[in-house]
Amino acid sequence: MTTTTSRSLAIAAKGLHKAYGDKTVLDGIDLAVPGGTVFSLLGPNGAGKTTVVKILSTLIGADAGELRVDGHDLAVDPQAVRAAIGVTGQFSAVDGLITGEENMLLVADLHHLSRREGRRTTAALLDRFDLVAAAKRPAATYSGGMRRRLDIAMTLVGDPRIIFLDEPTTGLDPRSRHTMWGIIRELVADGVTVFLTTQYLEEADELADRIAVLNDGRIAAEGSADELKRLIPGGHVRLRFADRSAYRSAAVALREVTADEESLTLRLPSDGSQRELRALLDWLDSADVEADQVTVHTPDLDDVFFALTSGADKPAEAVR
Ligand SMILES: Nc1ncnc2c1ncn2[C@@H]1O[C@H](COP(=O)(O)OP(=O)(O)OP(=O)(O)O)[C@@H](O)[C@H]1O
Repeated sequence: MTTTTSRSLAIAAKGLHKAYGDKTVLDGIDLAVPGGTVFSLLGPNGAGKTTVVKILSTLIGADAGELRVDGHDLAVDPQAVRAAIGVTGQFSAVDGLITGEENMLLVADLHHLSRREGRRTTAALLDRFDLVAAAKRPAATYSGGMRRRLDIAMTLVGDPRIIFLDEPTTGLDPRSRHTMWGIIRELVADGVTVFLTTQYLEEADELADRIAVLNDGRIAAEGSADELKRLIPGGHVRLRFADRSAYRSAAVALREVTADEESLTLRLPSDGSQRELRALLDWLDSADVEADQVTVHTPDLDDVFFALTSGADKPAEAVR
């Protein structure tokens, strides 16, 4: 039963375990990624995201676990897995000394495409990734965004059905990041399965059908972005005062607030509903207390991330 299910998934892991020496990095994790979806693995630095990608893409072995990619058992048929996947890692496969086009042709050779087919695929992908004008220039002259696009174009030469993208937008400016998101969406629209690791929660929120948060060697939570947001307590209203005495009277009178004397700010748990806001504003009016600024904050993936990965670099206000 389990086997049938895991065979029909693009990626399935059960009890994945990996240690480096006596340091356990992955302590029995389970993953299930249906075909044609984007799955995002989130986690603080050093959580083991790259290790998961390396294991699932057959670059390193696991210590234990039942692992299937594209229906193939990694322990039995890693070659079949390699034929089905593409990997774009944090360390670019692009050779800076040769041109973008030559990089592509080299990969086409590695995939044993005929000369004609290699040229055709290269031309099509360079066009698709807006690299035609730069095709004859050494890749070392490319910007970070162009290099990343070339990297993905090279990954697509073998027409993989499953792609691992390890932090594909780290270091890119917002425009290049949005271009990359567009590329990922197009891939998924074509039926490709994308396994994405990222440190940008906004990226997972934008792209991923399902998100897993890796922490301390385990999956701390998994679900759609909305499901994860529902896991943590509701939002809050923040009141900022220009005046210290107004701040103090409000801090004394309002119960269940988090107070920050330095920035003259109070934070109250709130669902952000009109009813709650009206009650709060009415109270401020009746007490003749004037807040300089009122902001409503609904939970976002950042809150989820900080709540689940305690011990990571969390801002002071993230979790109480
Ligand atoms: N070859 C190795 N030998 C020993 N320890 C390793 C090795 N590779 C990774 N590690 C350790 O395993 C842990 C997980 O590393 P990994 O690169 O998978 O994390 P990550 O979640 O991808 O981090 P980042 O977001 O910083 O890229 C880290 O503590 C790392 O130092």
